[in-house]
Amino acid sequence: MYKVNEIFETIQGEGSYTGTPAIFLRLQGCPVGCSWCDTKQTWEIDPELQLSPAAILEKKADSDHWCSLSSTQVLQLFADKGYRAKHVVITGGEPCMYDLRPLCDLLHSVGYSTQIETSGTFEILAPEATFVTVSPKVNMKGGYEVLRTALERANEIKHPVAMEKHIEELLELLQGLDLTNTLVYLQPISQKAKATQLAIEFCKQHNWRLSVQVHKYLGIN
Ligand SMILES: C[S@@+](CC[C@H](N)C(=O)[O-])C[C@H]1O[C@@H](n2cnc3c(N)ncnc32)[C@H](O)[C@@H]1O
Ligand SMILES: Nc1nc2[nH]cc(C(=O)O)c2c(=O)[nH]1
Ligand code: SF4
Ligand SMILES: [Mg+2]
Repeated sequence: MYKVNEIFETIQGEGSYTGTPAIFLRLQGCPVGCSWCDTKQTWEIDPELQLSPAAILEKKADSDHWCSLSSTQVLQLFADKGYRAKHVVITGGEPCMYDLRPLCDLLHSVGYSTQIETSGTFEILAPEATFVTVSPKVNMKGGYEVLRTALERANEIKHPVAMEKHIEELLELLQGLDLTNTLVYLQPISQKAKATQLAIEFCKQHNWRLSVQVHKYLGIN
């Protein structure tokens, strides 16, 4: 069973799938505690805030309510909503707190592609066909024990930046990694002008890509 904070259909606004229609499945729970996190409502799993599967689809605003769903129920809810997107982004919270293999296998078997957004603090339990985005955080709670393996598995590394020390940290993390098949993105934190300038400058310097959170500029989910 997966604890789900929200399900919605939108356009992927980050990384190399930017612009792709996608169904977002936001899972509940994250112990990492980034001060600038834009989904703090997913951090705690409060048993008193459990909703029914039907209620989760009716959510209109961000809240820390969640519901418990099996892989089959997730698929059923996609059908109930009549979603047309064929790409599913599993995010959170920290989705790798969960074993994502049964869910991704089921989604693949009916023709969806899948993508995970993860901090790299938990072992990634997902099929090979799942596109993995790893977004490491400076001094993240939960530590770097499994991060190296996560970075090696990553299809893209999307590093949130606001200060020069974030770039230095990324350079350290990338040392010794074979990046032949890995895309590296800098993502300015919270659309800050200074962070964006910094990201542009260092993307040019290192031949990395820029990921701005397009959905925030558009004012959509
Ligand atoms: C909300 S997190 C959830 C998935 C996972 N916990 C993670 O951190 O990758 C999804 C993505 O949003 C990014 N993010 C979160 N808050 C942000 C902010 N204020 N500005 C820019 N990116 C942010 C994260 O770095 C991550 O790439
Ligand atoms: N449109 C849109 N794209 C996104 N890409 C990653 C997101 C996330 O919260 O993980 C996100 C999100 O919340 N909305
Ligand atoms: S790891 Fe992801 S969900 Fe958790 S606090 Fe950091 S940005 Fe937010
Ligand atoms: Mg988001």
